[in-house]
Amino acid sequence: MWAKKHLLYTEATRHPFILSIRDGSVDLSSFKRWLGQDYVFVREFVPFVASVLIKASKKSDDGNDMEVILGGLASLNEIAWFKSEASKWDVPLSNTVVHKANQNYRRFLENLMLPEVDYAVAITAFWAIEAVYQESFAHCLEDGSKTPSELQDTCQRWGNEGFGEYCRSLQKIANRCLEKASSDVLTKAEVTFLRVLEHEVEFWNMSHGCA
Ligand SMILES: Cc1ncc(CNC=O)c(N)n1
Repeated sequence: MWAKKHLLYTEATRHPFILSIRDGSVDLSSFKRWLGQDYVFVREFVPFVASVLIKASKKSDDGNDMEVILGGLASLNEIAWFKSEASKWDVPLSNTVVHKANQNYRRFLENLMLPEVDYAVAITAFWAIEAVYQESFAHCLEDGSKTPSELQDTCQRWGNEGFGEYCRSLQKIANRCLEKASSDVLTKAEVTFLRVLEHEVEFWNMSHGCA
């Protein structure tokens, strides 16, 4: 299980699309395709985060959780960022055809929003979703990367130090919840974590346009 997790995590955070941004060889049509699809994804991600906030308000025994999650919601003011980024790249957002992988990921999020899903499971998924983007885009900003200057804004959005700090806060919350979780919930959280990684890999794969 650990080996599988490790492999999938690397696949999700070092995807060929990300590596192509990092080495500057990125195909701009792939980038635009990703941008349009991610906008659609984020519109569904906002209600998911709101559902995690509701779970935190009911279940959490630590007053700090709500602040961290609210911070995440506030940064999802991304909707506006997507709109300006899309106009910069001439990507029409209004009539984006929602790709299959995106639909599957959004359906997965919808299921995680159900009230019967444990807070520990939902917060683990939330952390994993954010961490994949943070690790991926931070990789494009490391010393020695040749990320094209016009893509720096995007990489900064998720790769910046503040976002990294926020992901570590989410991880702490998730770890605290999992330490107290029953073995049943723990298993569900593990499975959910792996599903997130699989969905993220499929999501990056979409950028090729042939999947
Ligand atoms: C597919 C996917 N996964 C994670 C993120 C990062 N979270 C919010 O922006 C994202 N934008 N898109």
